[in-house]
Amino acid sequence: MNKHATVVAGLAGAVKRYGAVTALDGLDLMLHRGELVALLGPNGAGKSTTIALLLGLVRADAGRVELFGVDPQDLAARRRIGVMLQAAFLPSTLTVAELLRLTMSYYPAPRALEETVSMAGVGDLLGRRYTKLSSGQQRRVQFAMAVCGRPELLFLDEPTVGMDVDARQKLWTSIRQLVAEGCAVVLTTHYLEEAEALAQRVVVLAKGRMLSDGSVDALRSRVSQARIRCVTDLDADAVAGWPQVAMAERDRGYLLVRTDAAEQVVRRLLDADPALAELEVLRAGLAEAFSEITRDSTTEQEAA
Ligand SMILES: Nc1ncnc2c1ncn2[C@@H]1O[C@H](COP(=O)(O)OP(=O)(O)OP(=O)(O)O)[C@@H](O)[C@H]1O
Repeated sequence: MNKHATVVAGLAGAVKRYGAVTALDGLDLMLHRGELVALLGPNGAGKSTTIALLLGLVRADAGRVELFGVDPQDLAARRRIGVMLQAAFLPSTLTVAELLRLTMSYYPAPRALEETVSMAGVGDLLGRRYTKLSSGQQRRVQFAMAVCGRPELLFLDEPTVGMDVDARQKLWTSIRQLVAEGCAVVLTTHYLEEAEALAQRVVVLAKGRMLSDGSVDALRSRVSQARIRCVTDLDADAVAGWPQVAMAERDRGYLLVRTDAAEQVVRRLLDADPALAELEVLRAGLAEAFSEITRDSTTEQEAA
């Protein structure tokens, strides 16, 4: 599995069952240096199980799981990773600086404290007790703890939940910097714009299986429809009857049109109404692509 020099971790044919529930159903996934993989999928898709297997927290019932070419429970391999999970239970008496020093002592070649502090934006929090911080501030400290050991592989599980817009942007910048330095990152998020902003690769899981694996653009291109919005007096029902128009409806002052032939429809709209204004054509975003492919999978599985 680790023959490829850039592979840092992976699963091959990984199966994990909890009683009658198959949480992972033969998953193949390789993680590479300098690549951020966003792991997406509806609730219960198997994202946390995938991470738990890679962290050695649970064992696969079948298939292989490797971290730096060895068993994920290997201590030396674990010292090469950083982890930011959804819930962190930390000693309540420690200050942020104490927590960071303690975490750094676990790693063979930690980052300088100042560097970690600046990456996570926690300079003003060092003397505060972790438990007294707001949830967004706690997330920043958890990020600092995850990156202080100079990890080669970083797991970020919903990292920006509870953060304000500024804190989120700053964290994104630090994550991009880590990836540029060669760190591999696994990101799970329900904010699709976060995946869109950061990911080189998007893996979509549903019911323990991989539905799609590729770039954000590749995923987006699976949804061919564009959305057109404009101000016009044209009758929505009439437009809905035009060739290649999938849907046309009124939304307050706007006419909304969905089509897979945007250029053709825009031309006809402009011809039909010279007074047409505020024209906007939007490509499908990750959110549309995501809901379309996960909806397809549900329908297929229900039909089977
Ligand atoms: N410890 C456990 N015991 C029993 N079932 C479990 C356990 N952990 C996970 N499962 C089940 O395995 C399936 C996959 O769960 P998992 O937590 O991996 O999904 P997820 O994609 O992380 O979901 P979410 O977006 O809700 O966090 C679910 O059906 C879940 O109920």
